[in-house]
Amino acid sequence: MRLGFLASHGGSAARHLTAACRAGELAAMPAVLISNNSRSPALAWARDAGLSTAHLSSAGYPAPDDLDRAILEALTAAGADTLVLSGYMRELGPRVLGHYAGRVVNIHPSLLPRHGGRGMYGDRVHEAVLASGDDESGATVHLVTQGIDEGPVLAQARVPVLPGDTLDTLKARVQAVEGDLMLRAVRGLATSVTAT
Ligand SMILES: Nc1nc2c(c(=O)[nH]1)N[C@@H](CN(C=O)c1ccc(C(=O)N[C@@H](CCC(=O)O)C(=O)O)cc1)CN2
Ligand SMILES: NCC(=O)N[C@@H]1O[C@H](COP(=O)([O-])[O-])[C@@H](O)[C@H]1O
Repeated sequence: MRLGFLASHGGSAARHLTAACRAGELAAMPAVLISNNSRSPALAWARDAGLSTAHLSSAGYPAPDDLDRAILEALTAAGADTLVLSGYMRELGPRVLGHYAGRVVNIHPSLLPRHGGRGMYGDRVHEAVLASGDDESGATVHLVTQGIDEGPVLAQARVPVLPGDTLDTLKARVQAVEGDLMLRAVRGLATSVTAT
């Protein structure tokens, strides 16, 4: 299994999976990281980690179909067969989704279907959870389809929302479970590859 990562900021899931690959805990090879943000810490980390990288965004490709095609070319050129959205804040297009159908996973910092969809990303999600009065939150790994956060859920991890929680305390508690949740979900994909 060759992993392609898409990240807009830190790329924490990409880092966790790459460490697992290099520790022999995941039978996969991290191949490429693509970011829409030229200053993303994820790009700098991926370069230092020896992954091939690409900065591909609407700035360079204003037409969504051109950006979709450019992302697909970069992924296939790197030989990626499985995609991991690691805090990627843009909508993935039909060319990439068509080529990698059933092979694209995303992590979202809530218990989908609650607090998902367009406009729901990063801190906004935790703020919505706190405003809702929910007594639990968590993270969800799902297969990616065209509709934002609508794809089938592969795995979820639950955490309590505690009295007095702030954005930062809740975010830290959710992010603490994200890495291993993504690892568990990608391992499941790995076995489905070898089984076929
Ligand atoms: N085709 C799909 N693309 C993406 C999905 C998906 O399910 N299908 N998931 C998202 C990840 N995500 C939630 O997990 C998410 C990312 C971004 C947004 C959003 O509203 N973005 C804003 C732009 C924000 C920015 O540029 O900083 C927007 O599109 O207006 C919602 C949910 C990744 N792609
Ligand atoms: N809707 C997608 C979304 O909100 N993803 C969330 O953004 C953060 C990215 O952190 P990172 O940039 O440090 O990896 C992560 O918590 C991830 O769950």
